[in-house]
Order: sequence, then C-alpha cells, then structure tokens
Amino acid sequence: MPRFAANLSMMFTERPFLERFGAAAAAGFEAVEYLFPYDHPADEVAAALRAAGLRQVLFNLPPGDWAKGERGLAALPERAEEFRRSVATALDYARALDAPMLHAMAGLAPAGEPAATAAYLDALRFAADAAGEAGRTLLIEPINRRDMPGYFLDDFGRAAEIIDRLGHPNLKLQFDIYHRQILHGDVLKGLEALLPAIGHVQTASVPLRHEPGTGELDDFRIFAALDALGYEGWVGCEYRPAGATLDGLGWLERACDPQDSRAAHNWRAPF
Ligand SMILES: O=C(O)C(=O)[C@H](O)CO
Ligand SMILES: [Mg+2]
Repeated sequence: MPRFAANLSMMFTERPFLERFGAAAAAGFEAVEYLFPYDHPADEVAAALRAAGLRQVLFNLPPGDWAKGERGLAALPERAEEFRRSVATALDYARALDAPMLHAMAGLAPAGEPAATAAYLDALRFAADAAGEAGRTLLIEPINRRDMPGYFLDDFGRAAEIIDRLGHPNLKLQFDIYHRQILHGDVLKGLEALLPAIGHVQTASVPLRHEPGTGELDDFRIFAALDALGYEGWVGCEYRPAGATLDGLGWLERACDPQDSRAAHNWRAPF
C-alpha cells in the first residue's frame, strides 16, 4: 500500500494547529501535509514536526488573501511581484521543515485568457527554478469547479500539457483523486497516463470528501493500483472526517493490511 500523510488542515482539527502534529503521530502517521504554515513562525512549526517525529511532505505557497476568497497568485498578471515574494517565503519554510514539495495555487482567472496563461507559465518557470535551486519540487493541482468556481487550473489534460511544455525537472503534478473524479472520472487510466508527471497524490471520498472507502469509488482498489503502477510517492489524506478524526481511521488500518482481500489480492490492476 502507498505511504499515507495526514493532512493537518482537514484532519485533527479538533485541536489547535501545532497540536495536530502530535495527534497525527500518535494515530500512526509518519508524515504530514497541510495548506499553509504561515500563521506560525517556521521554527515553531519545525519544532512541532520534530517533537512528533514526523516528516513534512508538502504545503502550499502563500495564496494571497485566503479569507477574502483569493486562491493563489500564479495566474494573476498583476500579482507577479507578490507571487515571486511568496516563493521566497515558502522556500524559507520549506528549508526549516525540510519539505520536499510545494504546491503553487493558480488563482481565480478565466482558463483560456492569454494574459493569465502567460503569467502562469512565467510564474511556474520562476518558481520551479527557485525550487530546483533549493532542492525542492513545485507542484500544480487541477481543482474541480464545484469546490472552487473560477479556479484557473480546472483540467488535468491542461495541467499535463503545461508540465510537458515547461519540461522542468522540478515541476510535477499533484493528482488529487477527489478532484480527478469530479472533473473527468476515469481515475485509474488517468493515473496510468499521467504517472511520469505525478509528484504527489491526494485522496478523499467522492462526493462528500470524507474518509476513503465511504464514497462512489473503490478507494482501496485505487491504492492497490498505485502500487501496481509502481508509484513510490506519498498519498495525502486530504479529507474532512465525517465525525471525530480518530473515529474515522479504520480505513487506514484496512488499507495497510496486506491480508485485506480487496486491497492486495483477488483483483488484478488493469495495467
Ligand atoms: O483543495 C485541494 O485539493 C488542495 O490540495 C489545495 O492545496 C488547496 O485548495
Ligand atoms: Mg488537493
């Protein structure tokens, strides 16, 4: 089974942010991801991470004013300077946390608009170069239109084209299974086709974004398929627990149980 990282923006939210690290470790996780660490000094976040004995897998670049509805800066031509400063901020945190991957959110902009596309390509080139110099990888993630209406990057094919076009060794795809299913379906074929571009995977049930195994997809078969494809990265658990976080963790035990018939046996991956 893949290696799972707890998403501390959605899981363990019963506690203040810095206490979620210890809770995730106590629940058996070895790694974490979350949206943003910037409300806390980097050394405090790093101390919480280290005290819990966890690895930091991923977090996002500063997205602009999240509370006011902003969802990233990369495709906003008028925010190019701010985006560049946000890369430096994120890399400072990445160094403190030893985080290998950073997600650059595109922002709200019309998908086909030439000025937004040009700004996005420039921003990604700049950020991927900076990430590369710092030994990190930059990720882009298509997000579904229902959860984030107007988000610039709302198509997996377009994300793959952009990664291909930029051809940057430090630019990869964040394949969120939840968004993929809502946008296009065909999850297994999508994973297979895009595997060389994928740097990170995230999971949640569809449509309610709860625990894996509680929605319309057979998430355990998808995890087995990731193994069959040879995916060696992390799978971020970016779901909202249906109840208390700990009460919903039975899926993890099952996913990690090699004896589980649907997870490991009794099924041949279609690759
Ligand atoms: O919403 C998601 O799926 C994400 O992974 C982003 O990082 C933030 O919206
Ligand atoms: Mg995601």
